[in-house]
Amino acid sequence: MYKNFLTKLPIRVIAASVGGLLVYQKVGEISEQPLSAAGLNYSRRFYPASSEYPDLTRNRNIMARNLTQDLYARLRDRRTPNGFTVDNAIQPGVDNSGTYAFTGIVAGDEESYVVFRELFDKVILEKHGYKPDQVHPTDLDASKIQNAQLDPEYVLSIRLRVIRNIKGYCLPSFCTRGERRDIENIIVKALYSLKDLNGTYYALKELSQDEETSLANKEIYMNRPYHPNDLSANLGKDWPDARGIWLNHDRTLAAFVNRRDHVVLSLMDRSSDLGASFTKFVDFVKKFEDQVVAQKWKLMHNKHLGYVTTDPKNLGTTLKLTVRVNLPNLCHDSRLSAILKILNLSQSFKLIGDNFDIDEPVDKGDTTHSVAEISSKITLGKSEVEITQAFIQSINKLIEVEKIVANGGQLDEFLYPK
Ligand SMILES: Nc1ncnc2c1ncn2[C@@H]1O[C@H](COP(=O)(O)OP(=O)(O)OP(=O)(O)O)[C@@H](O)[C@H]1O
Repeated sequence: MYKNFLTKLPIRVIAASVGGLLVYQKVGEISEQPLSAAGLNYSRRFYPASSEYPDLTRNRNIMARNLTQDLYARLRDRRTPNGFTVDNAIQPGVDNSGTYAFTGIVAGDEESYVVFRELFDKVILEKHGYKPDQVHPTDLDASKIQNAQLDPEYVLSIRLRVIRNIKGYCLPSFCTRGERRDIENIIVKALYSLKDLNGTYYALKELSQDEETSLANKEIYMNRPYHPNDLSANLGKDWPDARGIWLNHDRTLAAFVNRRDHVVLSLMDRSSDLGASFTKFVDFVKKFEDQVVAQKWKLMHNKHLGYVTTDPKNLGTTLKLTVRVNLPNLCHDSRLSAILKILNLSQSFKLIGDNFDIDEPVDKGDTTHSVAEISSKITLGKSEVEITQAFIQSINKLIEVEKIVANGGQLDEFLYPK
């Protein structure tokens, strides 16, 4: 009825903020105005929130466990200045049940975390144990990290990565083609300014078959998003336009442009010296940031959330530390997930050559893998230095546990402390 009433008006005023503009459309005319420039379907407005509330009864992810019909009703008609809605934000967790650890929500721009704060705060609290009034510390002083030489008999390689997004642009889940191309230009210009790193940028759409194979063989390829969570977050839009990989001369440093975030910076070292890797990586990140700022751009960062990211799981430091570690016994031990939980390491580990997820039991009979890829879990509420120091302790403890199991020892005390 409400809809009929509106369509009888000679001029329908679509007063919602579409990029802050008022858009007018004469009834009966097909307007050339960008009525849904923000990708909004205005029919939605004629239905009450109860009719639009998603069916989340079978969804296990964090967003689904925290969204209520009342909360949805409060947030539904809000938009960020760019036009991002709560429906855009929750789509990954509506379409996909996901694991208990899956956030199920994405930000379309920096303002999403403010406009939909009520929901994001709940997800952040559950994912990170981080409260709405907390302040996130930043500390990249590598000299503070102690005992960073890991056991080379066990630790085969190290990967560090952080995420950076450029203030003022939408995030990849919501940006336009033009924005995405601008972002690529800013990032590539910043990377080419780092002359001593002597890097090369490979735009995905220009890669030859040989280059593609060579990168893929070295596990530094950026795959087209295929995971349903990523597709529901619109991360595959326009692929491979304005996406690419930058690599320094020895391919230890990399930048992945416009995948889930504007840029992922990474270091991969066949080394067990986490101190040296951290120092080299921080130097790279700082120099990159300086070059972005030199172009008069800022990074998305604030005191509460630290560095702002598309998926709230990466907020804060955005730092993920990963080691490939030789665990010939634990790799085939069904207690590995529980051990990683106790050590505050990510329970989603990878056995080289195969993927194992938190929900999948380790196949005890499979003896083909002896190396596991183990990552840090925390990104928010602790500084880079604190997270790295805790990771060192956890990996050392993990190696101790591996030795105990190798010698036929018992883990009862470790698994069930009194
Ligand atoms: N220490 C390591 N040594 C060698 N390769 C590694 C190491 N850590 C990770 N990798 C490889 O690097 C690639 C990227 O790792 P990963 O999937 O964890 O990326 P990511 O950017 O952190 O992704 P996400 O944001 O989903 O966690 C994978 O192919 C992974 O196997």
